[in-house]
Amino acid sequence: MNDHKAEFKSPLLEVQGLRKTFGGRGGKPGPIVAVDDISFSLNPGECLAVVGESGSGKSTLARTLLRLLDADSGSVLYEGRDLLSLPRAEMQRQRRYLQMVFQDPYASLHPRRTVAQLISEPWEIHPGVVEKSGRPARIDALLAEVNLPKHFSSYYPNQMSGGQRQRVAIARALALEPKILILDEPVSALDVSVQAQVIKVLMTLQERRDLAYIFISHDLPLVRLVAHKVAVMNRGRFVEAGPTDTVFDNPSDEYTRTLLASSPAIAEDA
Ligand SMILES: Nc1ncnc2c1ncn2[C@@H]1O[C@H](COP(=O)(O)OP(=O)(O)OP(=O)(O)O)[C@@H](O)[C@H]1O
Repeated sequence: MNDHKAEFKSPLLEVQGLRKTFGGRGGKPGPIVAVDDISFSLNPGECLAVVGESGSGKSTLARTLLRLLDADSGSVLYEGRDLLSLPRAEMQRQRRYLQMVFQDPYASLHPRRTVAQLISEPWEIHPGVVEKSGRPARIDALLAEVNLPKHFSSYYPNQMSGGQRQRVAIARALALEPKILILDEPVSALDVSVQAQVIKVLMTLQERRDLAYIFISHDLPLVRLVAHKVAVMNRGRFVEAGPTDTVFDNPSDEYTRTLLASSPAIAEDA
């Protein structure tokens, strides 16, 4: 993912002054500030990693971007339009372009649905994206994109390994032809031996489809491998953000230095 930095076009996503608190009453801000004045931009084909300790606000940021949680203030411009101020029906239409892949594919895939049903579900919610007659062929093509054979379409989640399930979750996220994938710890629930397969699929897809990723991860060596830019989150704020190599080689913030020092593989490399 690191090798096409020069090709970036105009920003796909521009986030400005995003803020989300919890514990407020009657629509007022609450005392728990989970996302505090976050701003960043994301280009097509770019991978932004968001790193930080548990509780720093990474998942809340992801959910607020997608309007799964209501922001207190700020804006999220997708191709220049503020998602936070769109009417609900229009937001629903735009959602197809911003999809999320969760940490645990077992929890995110309904156990009683076949792979074909799981991949087709988004087309029921967004009719017109893929005609009914074209769906079987599109399912095969999506499975091929995540390196799974066609016959997996009749499998149920419990007939697959964790890595295969996560690849199905990725195929499903791609069904609506999104421009941005928010990947919330996409491989941390998987055995180390299969993590690399899933990462390879994600890197190939990014290149082929010019996808933008927001990659939430605790795994700093992996972040260094896949991300163009890194944002370091602490107590709801981006305390440091910049090109991956700059942040890793010359961290300017004390919190970033502590985080890097606690990652053994990176400390040894340094
Ligand atoms: N629904 C909620 N109600 C109240 N507080 C919440 C809620 N969701 C999150 N928080 C708080 O917001 C802060 C950020 O939490 P969040 O889950 O976004 O962090 P995170 O960085 O994603 O953590 P992790 O890596 O463990 O997933 C924490 O202090 C958390 O307790």
